[in-house]
Amino acid sequence: MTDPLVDPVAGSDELAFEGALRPTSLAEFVGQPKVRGQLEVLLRAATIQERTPDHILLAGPPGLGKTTLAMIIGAETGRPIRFSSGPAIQHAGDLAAVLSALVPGEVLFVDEIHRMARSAEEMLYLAMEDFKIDIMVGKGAGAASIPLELAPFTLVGATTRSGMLPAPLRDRFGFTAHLEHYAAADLERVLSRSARLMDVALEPAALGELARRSRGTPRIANRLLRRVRDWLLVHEGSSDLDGVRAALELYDVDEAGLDRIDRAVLEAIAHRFGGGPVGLSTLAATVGEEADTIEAVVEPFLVREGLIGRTPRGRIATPAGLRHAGVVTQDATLDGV
Ligand SMILES: Nc1ncnc2c1ncn2[C@@H]1O[C@H](COP(=O)(O)OP(=O)(O)OP(=O)(O)O)[C@@H](O)[C@H]1O
Repeated sequence: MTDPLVDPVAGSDELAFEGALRPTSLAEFVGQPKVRGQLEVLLRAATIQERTPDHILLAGPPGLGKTTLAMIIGAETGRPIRFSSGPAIQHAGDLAAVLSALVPGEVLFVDEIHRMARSAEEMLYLAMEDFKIDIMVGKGAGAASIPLELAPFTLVGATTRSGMLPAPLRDRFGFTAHLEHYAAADLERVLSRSARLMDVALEPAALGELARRSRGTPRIANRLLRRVRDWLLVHEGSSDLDGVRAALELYDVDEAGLDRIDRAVLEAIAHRFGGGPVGLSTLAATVGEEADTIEAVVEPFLVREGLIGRTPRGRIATPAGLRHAGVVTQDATLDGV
């Protein structure tokens, strides 16, 4: 498992805490200006015409605010919201139960929608398009399909893997919001808001340092903030910037936001494999991690930071990656770094 401190996926004990920090309106939602602007128009137009907003797909890596935005969509349009998730919908019947219970205008949030069963997906196509479904009763020759009218609803699907959604499902969303990792300045605003809500006073330099090390992800920023709050409580009277640095050092998060596993991967490529290329399974065996974890969590971050690259022959360390791993490269010598 990856280090829970920089895992963009929420731990089960974290959800209640996260709830308290969630922005409840588009105006309060920090960053993602493009998506905010797009949603604002879409929701306002639906309100003006007094109709249910189009179905919306929220796509992007974990921890960037998909659940938060779904709740905001409900709040901004004054509609109730019902929560479900792809893994909970394993049969068409599971979906029929959810859909038939919807009240008119309700927002149905389906998290991890790419993990829904195929049989349910087909039922969802008709539900999204015509607000009706066909329920099959009986088996074999006696089987019959009974049409059922549904209340008009807005489906808000969230996915970290939009490429895994079948095209017919993707096409039935009126709008897809692509969430991007946050710039450090936006994360600083997220942190400043969270610090205020948690009653932790942090100076701007400390907020900036935390933002820089939070991997562009509000969930990680809020989690690191909690660790810093603890550190400051225990070490009463310390400066906040020292607190940020000491707490993150204690929890193994380095200057660039890399944790123990990120560094192990980078160092294996740089030192054990001479900068690469090296295949994913060899890399996983070398650092003693699941290949899936490396591919889903570690690699995207290291690639985004320009520390490693993917080539058809395997993963390589970039000059910046080699430098971070302490390998002196020729261009590092030339730059005098
Ligand atoms: N733009 C934002 N402004 C302020 N806080 C945010 C923002 N986006 C996310 N957060 C905070 O980050 C945490 C994680 O957000 P959220 O649960 O919405 O992410 P998610 O994309 O749905 O993640 P997952 O895909 O793992 O469910 C929440 O505590 C939320 O308050």
